[in-house]
Amino acid sequence: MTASGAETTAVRVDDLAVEYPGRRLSAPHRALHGVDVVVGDDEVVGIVGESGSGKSTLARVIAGDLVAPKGADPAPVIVGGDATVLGHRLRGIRRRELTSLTFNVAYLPQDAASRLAPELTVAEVIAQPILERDRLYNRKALGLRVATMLDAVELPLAVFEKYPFELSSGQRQRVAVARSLVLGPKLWVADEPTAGIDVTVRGAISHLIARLHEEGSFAAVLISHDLSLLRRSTSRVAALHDGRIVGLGPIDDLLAHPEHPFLAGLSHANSTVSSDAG
Ligand SMILES: Nc1ncnc2c1ncn2[C@@H]1O[C@H](COP(=O)(O)OP(=O)(O)OP(=O)(O)O)[C@@H](O)[C@H]1O
Repeated sequence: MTASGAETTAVRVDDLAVEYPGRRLSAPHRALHGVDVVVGDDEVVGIVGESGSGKSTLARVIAGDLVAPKGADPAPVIVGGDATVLGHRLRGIRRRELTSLTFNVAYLPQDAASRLAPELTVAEVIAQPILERDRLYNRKALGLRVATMLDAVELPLAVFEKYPFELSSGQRQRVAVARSLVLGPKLWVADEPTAGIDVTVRGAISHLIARLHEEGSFAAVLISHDLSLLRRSTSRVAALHDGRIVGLGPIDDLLAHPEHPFLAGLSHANSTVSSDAG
């Protein structure tokens, strides 16, 4: 990062507090308290934390997922500090500006694999974000782009014409990853990208991240429990506990010198797995 910081920063989260509004009987719920994180415009930062620690909330905010569809659970609301993503300040952002931001930000929500449109083939699912923006997109170029994305997530071309229900859950997750990256985003926010993916093909995700880095400026925020993905793909990891950052640094430094009981537990679990494997 330069001294001024701004032009090389994909994400700047500054003293961020986030709340879910209350509904009839429930009071508002504060999910994040005074969170600070910076992601350089060519950096991949991981997020770890126990269930309920606020990981998905932070991912939703950074991805600009701030408007809930009708009937859905409420969207997170920034009530303190701010998050600046690709130069857009998110606190109080207007819908139109949010739309232009989300053009360059790809978001892979936790349940993306189970939300693939059941009536579309795999090829149509992956092409959907392109066709939503440009109905007349050149079909040959589209086919090539879809094939490239399938190859990138190590799925055979034979799945092109299959429907999501015909795939395993790990294959569906890889389709969801391919779909989320098809527009070539500047920032990828991925909530458990290797969830359900067989250990033998999980490496595909870190290879893909490495390739996107080589192709140009690419930043990512990866929520993951997958220590091998965090080791291979992230330069730093933020650990969340109860909506607060309790550790920030390279994953192996956090595990070697855990400064919070959550990290000590993770470090212990990791050493147990490593010695079992050895
Ligand atoms: N739409 C919502 N409305 C109200 N509260 C919510 C909503 N979504 C999440 N929460 C609450 O906010 C807190 C943080 O949730 P969040 O999903 O961000 O945690 P998480 O670390 O991602 O958990 P997990 O690993 O289980 O996905 C939790 O107490 C959760 O119950």
